[in-house]
Amino acid sequence: MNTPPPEGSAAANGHGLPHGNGSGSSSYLGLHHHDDDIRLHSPALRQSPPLDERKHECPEGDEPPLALMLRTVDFAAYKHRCQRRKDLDQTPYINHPVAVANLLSSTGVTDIRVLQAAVLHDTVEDTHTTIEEVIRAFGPEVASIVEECTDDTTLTGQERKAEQLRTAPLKSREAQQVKLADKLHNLESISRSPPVGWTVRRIQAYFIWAKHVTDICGPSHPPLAARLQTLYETAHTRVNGEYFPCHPDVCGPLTDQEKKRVDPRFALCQAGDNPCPSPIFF
Ligand SMILES: Nc1nc2c(ncn2[C@@H]2O[C@H](COP(=O)(O)OP(=O)(O)O)[C@@H](OP(=O)(O)OP(=O)(O)O)[C@H]2O)c(=O)[nH]1
Repeated sequence: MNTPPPEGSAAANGHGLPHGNGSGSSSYLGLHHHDDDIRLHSPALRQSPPLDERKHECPEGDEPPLALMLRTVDFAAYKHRCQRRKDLDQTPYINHPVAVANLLSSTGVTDIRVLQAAVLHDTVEDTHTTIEEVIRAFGPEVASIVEECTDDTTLTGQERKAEQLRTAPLKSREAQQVKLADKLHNLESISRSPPVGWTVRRIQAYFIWAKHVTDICGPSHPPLAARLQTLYETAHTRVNGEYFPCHPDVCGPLTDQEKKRVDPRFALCQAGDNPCPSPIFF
């Protein structure tokens, strides 16, 4: 089994260097900005615990829902603190789980355990967080949903994709809801600002696979299933100045509205130009 990188490090997102998932990706843009990034390249240091480990325990007595939610966000923000998304802006990783929770909440999900699990859904897969830690901090129900949303990182990327398809119908309604929102946010961000280095073919392969997964999970939360269907039927991406349908089989023709939806910085670029404003870490 691979040893995960330091908690919160850029590559600890499971899509960088060390998980051996066969994705072939390397460090972000070949740049190393953080202490944690530098630590990654030393196997000994890779195994050392974070220097400023915090304890996240459940407080005594009743905790108001708002306080519980903020504590959950704080926990996830700490765990993902040094990670970045794979887009050109290297968006802070925590933006993704927060957006996933917001997609659920804004489409009518009120079960706080689902919203907490959405915020926490990548902590075990992509950082040193353990399920036991999530149980201690947030209880077994939230931890169980998080566990259902956690891929086995000892598998290759392709195996993980096959496993997600196989297990999607077996998951609880709550975990399926988180999956729907997770995929919706990934797909929206891929179409607007694809991960660095992704080709049109890779974007389309991701859309085709994600549709299989979300078609299975759709009945768990119809409002998000409808949003996903619209995305599959309309989403385009712009690569090297040209628009391409993200889902090659179900996508309709490119519309002016869709052109505007794609990141306007990219839409204004000519082939080969860098977007403006420049990505912050470029
Ligand atoms: N769209 C997008 N995805 C990003 C970005 N940064 C990191 N990711 C993560 O990359 C994964 C999608 O790429 P894959 O091709 O599936 O992953 P891989 O690089 O590990 O093979 C998602 O992982 P996941 O959450 O485990 O989801 P999934 O692949 O299981 O759906 C997603 O969260 C980004 O900027 N945009």
